[in-house]
Amino acid sequence: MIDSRLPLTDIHRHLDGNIRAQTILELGRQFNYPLPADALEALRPHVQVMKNEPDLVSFLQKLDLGVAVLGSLEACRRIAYENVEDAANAGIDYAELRFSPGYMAMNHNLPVAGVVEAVIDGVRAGIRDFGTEVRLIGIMSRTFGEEACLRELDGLLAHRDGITALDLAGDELGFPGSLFLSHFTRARDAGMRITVHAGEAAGPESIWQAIRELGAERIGHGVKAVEDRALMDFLAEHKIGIESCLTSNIQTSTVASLAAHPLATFLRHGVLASINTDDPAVQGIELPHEYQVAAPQAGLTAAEIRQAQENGLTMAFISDAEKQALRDKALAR
Ligand SMILES: O=c1[nH]cnc2c1ncn2[C@@H]1O[C@H](CO)[C@@H](O)[C@H]1O
Ligand SMILES: [Zn+2]
Repeated sequence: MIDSRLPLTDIHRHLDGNIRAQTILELGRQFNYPLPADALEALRPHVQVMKNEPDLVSFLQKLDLGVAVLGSLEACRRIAYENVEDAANAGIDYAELRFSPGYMAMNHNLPVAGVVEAVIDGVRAGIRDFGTEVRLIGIMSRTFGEEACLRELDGLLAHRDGITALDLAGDELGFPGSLFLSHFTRARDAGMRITVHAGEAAGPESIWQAIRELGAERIGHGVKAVEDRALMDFLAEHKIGIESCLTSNIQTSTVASLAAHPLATFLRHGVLASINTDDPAVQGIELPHEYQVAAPQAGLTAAEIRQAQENGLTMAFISDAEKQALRDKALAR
């Protein structure tokens, strides 16, 4: 169901939500971090969703151990590098990897700008070794409030050249987008592209806010848009892309079942929506599963799955020439 003649993209993929369990184990030993288990299979339920979580915040706790073991900048570099290898192994031609440098820095008091630099460096080495094309999206973790997000933004702007876009993620209900107006103004003034997690835990008003007040060009998840006809029309008309993450939305109990997922409705309404993973290691899935298993269960036809694959490239934060180069590469294989 993946069209190999088209580039395969994953434009919503958290680098710090995709730390290998084996690596967590090794880093835990290296930095003497007390993990709840010292063997891979025993550790897994602590770092991977085993059954659907009751809400977004419970789901997000599954990411905490992965970043807790990041005891040095070299560890950050390592997980960034491994993320590119994972993307290549999943058959991804182009990935936008997103990460929250403050969240990664938090447990061991690492310098936030240093984390940004280490991630850029690790990804660069990964691109060289594995061939997948990658851009980076900086995340501000709203869960820790406005001040912490300001420090993340400062760290990201210190390495502006290596960061393509800015995102806001974490606890959407507890920390609405209206708290972050000045952050996004600064990012836009610096020429960053903007995508925002919205309409996942909160309703359509959160999506409107992200577009109108934060300048979002794309929306992460956006599932609640189906509740607002005017918003659906607006998304289609203004080509605001929806980064859908099917399995993630089930595991966070945002959507009751794949059959009830709005992705097919988005596509039939002419909304630019694509298929992505979110936090693959935490979820225990990879992109081919989303295309081959989740998307059909969400009611997408083969043609709609192909359209979603096209949309991923259309939505990518790269130039038309770079998109064409990816197309040519896919056609030549
Ligand atoms: O599905 C999601 N929705 C909202 N926030 C998320 C999701 N997955 C991860 N993060 C958040 O992104 C940052 C790490 O990249 C963390 O703030 C984590 O909580
Ligand atoms: Zn996400």
